[in-house]
Amino acid sequence: MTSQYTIVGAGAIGGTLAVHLHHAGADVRLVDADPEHVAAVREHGMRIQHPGGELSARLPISTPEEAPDELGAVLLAVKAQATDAVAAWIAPRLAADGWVASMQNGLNEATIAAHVGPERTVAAFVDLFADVVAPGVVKDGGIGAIALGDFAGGASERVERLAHDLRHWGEPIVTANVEGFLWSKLGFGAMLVASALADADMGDLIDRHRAGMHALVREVLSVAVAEGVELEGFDAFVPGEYLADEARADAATDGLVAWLATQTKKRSGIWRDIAVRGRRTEVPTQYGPVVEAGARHGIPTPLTAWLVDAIGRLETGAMPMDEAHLDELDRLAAA
Ligand SMILES: NC(=O)C1=CN([C@@H]2O[C@H](COP(=O)(O)OP(=O)(O)OC[C@H]3O[C@@H](n4cnc5c(N)ncnc54)[C@H](OP(=O)(O)O)[C@@H]3O)[C@@H](O)[C@H]2O)C=CC1
Ligand SMILES: CC(C)(CO)C(=O)C(=O)O
Repeated sequence: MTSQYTIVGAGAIGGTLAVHLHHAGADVRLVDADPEHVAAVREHGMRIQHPGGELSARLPISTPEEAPDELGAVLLAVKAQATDAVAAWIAPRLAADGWVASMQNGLNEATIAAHVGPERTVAAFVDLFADVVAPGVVKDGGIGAIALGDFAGGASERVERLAHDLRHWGEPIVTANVEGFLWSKLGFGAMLVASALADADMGDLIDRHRAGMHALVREVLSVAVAEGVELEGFDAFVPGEYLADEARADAATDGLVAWLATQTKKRSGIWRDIAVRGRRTEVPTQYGPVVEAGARHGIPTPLTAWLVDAIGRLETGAMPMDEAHLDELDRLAAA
């Protein structure tokens, strides 16, 4: 039987997954809110630019207003701050045997489950490196890991099937501990968010501002451990090393920076939202809950709270991007 997926949010991640699922033989439909992007995909198909060439797929796409009344398997790939509203939109359209997978950064699964039920929620971790560079065109800026599992625990047949359907992309990890990957990505992601404070390569900034970067990772991962999460390593990120001593964190960062240098995507999605798209970011939605969980466990997260605030000031134009903000982060970490 042919698998059928509706991808809601057909941008960098949704577009990339859509093209690979299509090339593995799945029936893929897209829903996206950006009318220019929708028009371009209708005209030229969804295109992915690789260093080695282009991969494309002609796929049916609609705006949310034109979307089908009933949805089956949904892959959700909108920015985290849109999750609540989009999950509320999906819920009444979701078939009885339908389900929703969060192909996002952050802890979106509980928000989705509140609308569609935990048993219809699939958890996923994605470490792809992609950007929408023009309407209908995604640049694939490098490869990382994907992990999949059920939000309610374990890995059901639908999860195994999704992993199989992603074989044109690569080999996803199927696990009962997606949460461990998502929290580790929040730790790694805190450095990526901090790199958006300046207009320079993510890897170079992480390398030059290790004191502040390591302290941020430690805050986030300490909260994860207090939450009872078993952290998972992925790609070149080894979470446990940041909770050990500074020498081990340094060695871990050497490896991470070397790996980031192999990726052609040099700026984070957060940088892109601010510098290119001029829009609000998902940082408060992703890191607000980390600060709240830290407060519940008595774990101070002053640098994470500072970072959320600093990104907010960049978003409103109250301050410009400048590497001096990362010098300040280093000073705060040392204080
Ligand atoms: N890009 C990357 O390399 C990575 C991204 N991620 C995560 O994946 C998630 C998606 O990010 P990314 O793909 O980069 O984001 P993009 O902005 O590229 O794509 C999201 C798309 O969703 C659309 N959208 C917004 N609201 C709706 C709606 N109500 N219904 C349908 N579509 C909607 C957006 O339209 P509009 O622009 O008009 O709002 C946009 O086209 C994020 O959580 C991100 O952190 C994770 C790993 C890597
Ligand atoms: C850097 C990257 C691509 C890592 O997955 C990311 O999560 C982002 O763009 O913010």
